[in-house]
Amino acid sequence: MKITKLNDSSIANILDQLLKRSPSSYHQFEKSVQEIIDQVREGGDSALFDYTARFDGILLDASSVLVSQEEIEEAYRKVDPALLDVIRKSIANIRAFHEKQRQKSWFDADHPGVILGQRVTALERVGVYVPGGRAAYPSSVLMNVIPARVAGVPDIVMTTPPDMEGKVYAPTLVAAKEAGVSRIYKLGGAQAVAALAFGTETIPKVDKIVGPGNIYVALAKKAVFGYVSIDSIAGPSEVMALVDQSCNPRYVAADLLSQAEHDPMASAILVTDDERVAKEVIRWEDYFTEKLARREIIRKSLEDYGYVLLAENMDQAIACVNAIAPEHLEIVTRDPWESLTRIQNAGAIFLGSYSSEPIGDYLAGPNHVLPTNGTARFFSALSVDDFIKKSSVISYSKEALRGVYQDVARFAEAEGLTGHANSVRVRFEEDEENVELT
Ligand SMILES: NC(=O)c1ccc[n+]([C@@H]2O[C@H](COP(=O)([O-])OP(=O)(O)OC[C@H]3O[C@@H](n4cnc5c(N)ncnc54)[C@H](O)[C@@H]3O)[C@@H](O)[C@H]2O)c1
Ligand SMILES: N[C@H](CO)Cc1c[nH]c[nH+]1
Ligand SMILES: [Zn+2]
Repeated sequence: MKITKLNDSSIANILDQLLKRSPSSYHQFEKSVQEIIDQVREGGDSALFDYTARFDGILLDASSVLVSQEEIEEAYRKVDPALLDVIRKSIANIRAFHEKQRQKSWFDADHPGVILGQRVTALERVGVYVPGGRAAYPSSVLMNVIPARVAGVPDIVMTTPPDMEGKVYAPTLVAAKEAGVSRIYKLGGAQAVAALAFGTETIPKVDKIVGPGNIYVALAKKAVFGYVSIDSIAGPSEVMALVDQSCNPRYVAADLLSQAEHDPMASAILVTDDERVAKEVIRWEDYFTEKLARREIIRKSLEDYGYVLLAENMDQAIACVNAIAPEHLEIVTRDPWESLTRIQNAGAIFLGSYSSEPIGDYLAGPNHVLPTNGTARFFSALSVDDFIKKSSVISYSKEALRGVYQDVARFAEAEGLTGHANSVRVRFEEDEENVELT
């Protein structure tokens, strides 16, 4: 790693480089993904099981596609009881945090004869996609399922690709069961997304599909958006550390590597106004990398998407954070709460030396499904809001409508919509056939 001096052109170069990782840049896969979706939409189970045989090497049918009670019990036997305890602690924290996001319906009667309101209802059925193998993070199962449960979604189905023996990673099954998933199907890739979006003889159609996956999954979610809702398209993980002289470079380096290990395209960026800190962070990054299991992934991630940026001052460093809008931001400055007031764009913000990023990934309670690729400028963390919808409620009495119907009619006529005008007039004015409708 080398130190890059911060200026407008270095920020522009970094933004360009980071954007190369967006799933939207992978047009070459769009055609094959669309073909899978069309086939599953038309052919139902038969196409779905054909694709599963082709891409996952497993022959399934309408009964074996569903994870059985025996498989769940086997998973509980395999999972270390200490891990089960942690999963339960994590669930309690995630639930408590998301309970605070719950929205209530409201009704107001501010004007005589008029009641206006907003009714909040949960989606009826949600599909959670969980990537296969070691990419299946049981923690992400919790982060996707618990907000849906808190919102009141009655039916949460999950799909995840089977391994070569037709099994699902035991901690994933246990996390799903503990979080309250209704059914788990052994399906992956674009075919799983298509089945959730359109339904098949066996797989129920859902209202929304959430959860990360590879490029086929991401593009399939994009393609079915509109038929169903989706969460955001997750890109590779990102962390940025905004630090000054007061930080401990050893901690900061460890935190940066914690996200670099996710993916060769993950990004880990340091920005500081202190050259000594920059050099020390690089030294500790090199030291830790060699000790970590995923050092190959880390090296690649740091080589392509890792930066150590030296700013002229903290104002410039903060402007850089806001331009990059990272998924995770750690602030380790003399007064992190003051620095926080100047941050406009970041998915999740970790303050001070002891709020290391993985506490947010696993245990603190806030959601770790966060906007990536600069989308923190306009997107938020996954939340209870993703699993509800709001219906407006309007109730007018006869007298209340009488007071305003001519205004409505005038507005409608200005738009050339005489049917709209007639709809309010008919209640108060007699028409040619002299029919009184009230
Ligand atoms: N952002 C996050 O929070 C997060 C978390 C976990 C994993 N991930 C991402 O999830 C991904 C996991 O990838 P994965 O592949 O291990 O699991 P996956 O479940 O996303 O994809 C596996 C499926 O891809 C399909 N597939 C494979 N090759 C194909 C081909 N040639 N044509 C069509 N379909 C094909 C298969 O159907 C298979 O079931 C990684 O990209 C990882 O970065 C992201
Ligand atoms: N940091 C990831 C989201 O960017 C989430 C995760 C899951 N497990 C560990 N980390
Ligand atoms: Zn992580």
